[in-house]
Amino acid sequence: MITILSGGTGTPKLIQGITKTADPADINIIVNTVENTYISGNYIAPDIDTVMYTLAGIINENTWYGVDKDTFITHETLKEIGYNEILRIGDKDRAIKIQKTILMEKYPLSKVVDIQRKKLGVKSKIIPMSDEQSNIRIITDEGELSFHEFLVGKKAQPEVEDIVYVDVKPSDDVISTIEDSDMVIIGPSNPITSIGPIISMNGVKEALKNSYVVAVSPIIGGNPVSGPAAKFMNAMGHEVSCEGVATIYKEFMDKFIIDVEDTESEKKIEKLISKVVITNTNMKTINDKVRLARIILGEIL
Ligand SMILES: C[C@H](OP(=O)(O)OP(=O)(O)OC[C@H]1O[C@@H](n2cnc3c(=O)[nH]c(N)nc32)[C@H](O)[C@@H]1O)C(=O)O
Ligand SMILES: O=c1nc2n(C[C@H](O)[C@H](O)[C@H](O)CO)c3cc(O)ccc3cc-2c(=O)[nH]1
Ligand SMILES: [Mg+2]
Repeated sequence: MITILSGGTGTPKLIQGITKTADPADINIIVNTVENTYISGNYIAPDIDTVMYTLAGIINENTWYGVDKDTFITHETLKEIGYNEILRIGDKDRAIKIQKTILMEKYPLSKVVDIQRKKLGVKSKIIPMSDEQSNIRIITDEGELSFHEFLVGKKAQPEVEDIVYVDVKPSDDVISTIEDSDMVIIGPSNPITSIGPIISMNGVKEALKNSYVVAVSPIIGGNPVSGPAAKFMNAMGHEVSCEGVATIYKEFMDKFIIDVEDTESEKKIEKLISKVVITNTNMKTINDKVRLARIILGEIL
């Protein structure tokens, strides 16, 4: 059994490679929920929907959110009548979010996601990190912002001073799934706002210490491949490098996969954790993704 810790964008790319290498039914994905919020009356779970659509083969690979080839009639009509949704939500995407909102009146998020992933034919189990609502706040020189106000509203421009999120209880299956796994993969997602909230929950680091953990650096050559991870790592006092990522994960990571661009970091990182693997981690094509997945899973498949 393989368990993957995931945010949006980076890890879903790797998941595309992993599900072509291992049996999707043997894979569990624990997904970040701190960006979850309500927009236009619907419950939005961005990273969960990105993972679910990726596994269902319907993800928009240009944006890494929403359903491929979706229309935006409702979003555009709302704008025309004077209501600007902060996120550009497609019509098919909205239907899935509407159903999630309705089901959440009866069930916890974990059960709702399980119902939806089965409806989409997804064989892997998608586990929200928590069934409790935790909102992340980005403290900036322009005041306190939600994740989406910062990322989308302000295009990640403000200076980031701190990042705060309320600690939440892990959802029922998180700890046991990690402990029962042959390998836990920490995917190349934002170490602060995607992976950070998952590993900071009560009991997760202990469970990871008792598991075999392989992480992939989301930072290549001192920069994230995409998104605001650099500003967040700086704000939290971490060097923006694969070494900086290694210090965040070192207490439970058994193997660290870094990019060929960071070969000179190998010796320093080996002082922090036992095993470093150097390979191309910049996933542009499906072959890149399958190749990286094979390197990670090779020892257990
Ligand atoms: C908006 C989003 O960024 P953010 O919310 O900060 O982070 P996510 O966890 O959602 O994912 C972005 C994260 O993933 C890394 N990434 C992306 N593509 C690759 C890749 O091909 N290889 C690799 N090693 N890491 C990758 C990226 O550096 C970010 O840290 C967003 O960017 O869409
Ligand atoms: O940067 C954006 N992210 C959008 N996201 C992604 C998400 O809010 C963040 O980018 C996350 O960091 C992705 O991990 C969406 C996610 C959804 O589930 C549905 C719609 C959107 C729309 C946007 C958007 O317009 N801009
Ligand atoms: Mg994200």
